[in-house]
Amino acid sequence: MAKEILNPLESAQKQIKMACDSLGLDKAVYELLKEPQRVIELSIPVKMDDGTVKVFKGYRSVHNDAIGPGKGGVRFHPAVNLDEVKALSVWMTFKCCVTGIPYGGAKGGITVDPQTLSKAELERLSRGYIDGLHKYLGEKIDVPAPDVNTNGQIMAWMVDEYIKLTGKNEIGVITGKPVEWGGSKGRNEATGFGVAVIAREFAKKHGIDLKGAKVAIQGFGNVGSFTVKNVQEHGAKIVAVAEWTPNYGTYAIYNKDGLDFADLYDYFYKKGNRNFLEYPKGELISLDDFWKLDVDILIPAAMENAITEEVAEKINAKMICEAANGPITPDADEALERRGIPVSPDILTNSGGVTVSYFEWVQNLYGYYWTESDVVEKQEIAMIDAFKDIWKIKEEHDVTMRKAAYMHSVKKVAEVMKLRGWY
Ligand SMILES: NC(=O)C1=CN([C@@H]2O[C@H](COP(=O)(O)OP(=O)(O)OC[C@H]3O[C@@H](n4cnc5c(N)ncnc54)[C@H](O)[C@@H]3O)[C@@H](O)[C@H]2O)C=CC1
Ligand SMILES: O=C(O)CCC(=O)C(=O)O
Repeated sequence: MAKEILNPLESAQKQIKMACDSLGLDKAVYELLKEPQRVIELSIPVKMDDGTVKVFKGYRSVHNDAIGPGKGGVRFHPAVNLDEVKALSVWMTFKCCVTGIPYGGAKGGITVDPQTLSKAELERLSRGYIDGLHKYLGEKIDVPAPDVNTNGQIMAWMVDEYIKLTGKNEIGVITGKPVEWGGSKGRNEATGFGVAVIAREFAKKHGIDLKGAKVAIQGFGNVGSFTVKNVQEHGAKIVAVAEWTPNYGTYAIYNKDGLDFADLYDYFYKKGNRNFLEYPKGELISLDDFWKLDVDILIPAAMENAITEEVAEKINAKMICEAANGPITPDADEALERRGIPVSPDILTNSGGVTVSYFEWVQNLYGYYWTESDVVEKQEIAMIDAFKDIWKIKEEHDVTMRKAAYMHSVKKVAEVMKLRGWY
């Protein structure tokens, strides 16, 4: 058997190549899109609480800014590396095209386990990232946001540092801020809200009603938890949640009668358990058993490469909605296609987060703020429109949803690069 591609940059390049070839585009388009336009590597010195100095590795990649400023989150995770950040920035370019928002793609990260830092060290690290990067950021240049292990507080420290260094009170330089300081209502929940909308539309196309559908979700972070909340509001039954905990590893909890969002959230976050190992209302099962569950919809909402070819062969779900970025490897994608398990791709499914980041940016630029119902209504319309666009291409060309999403967005970027005279 050929070795599986697990380098996310190689996966991303494979996806671009497939779209360029299907569209018969000029060779220069692939050459322009296969690598980011700009990558910045940082060494970030941080004074630790014990008086020592530790140096952290940081990255920011702007993949393509033909359509607009770079846009994409910043991840704090021990596995962050250059190729991962590059791949995540590629996916942002095409995600922004899918929803038609006027941005290019970017992504950043720091190689760190934030759990090992005190709050003061985390603040100094977040500010240090901006110290190294501020010259390359701006409301119309490159606009970061939260991703894995980052949140509104971290964005607020970063914006504060940016303002101190530049003297410019431009809070639209970063989105995902707390609502009390320039954040948009609805942003915190936006990715999960959007995943539920796409899951509902995708299920409908396959004759499944989200109301009453059995759903299993991997990851109970920002995206996973709010996906649970929103699919439950649509009437779905959450039968399993998979998580990862230091010193234990991966596991899942299962309840055939359904798990309840409010109870899960209270146990995990409000009571501060941060794991479900002793959760009283679910049976502890292995990750392997989680993948094999007989469910209607499986939603990976944790990290890349969760579903390898080996895992794909075990899956019994009727469909998969990718809430994480890059959770299915290319070989697994082929296996799922062969097995007739449809996949709603990440660049469509999880595009709700960046869509509401765009709304936040617009509100910051205007200095005029919307109600939560304005945000939610506009987001739902944007996501349904995006779904219809991609579904139409899928039907017209008889391709997978992923291929349709890439054909749609690579074509769009290629057209703008052509207009701008880049090839
Ligand atoms: N936060 C956002 O707005 C957006 C995030 N995403 C993507 O969604 C995914 C999740 O991001 P967030 O929820 O923001 O991160 P997060 O840091 O809030 O949550 C991630 C969760 O996944 C769990 N996890 C990690 N490895 C796991 C494993 N092997 N099995 C089960 N659980 C595991 C962690 O314990 C944590 O609870 C990432 O791929 C991210 O890039 C995509 C679009 C927007
Ligand atoms: O909200 C944003 O700008 C970016 C969110 C993000 O990083 C993602 O969609 O993967």
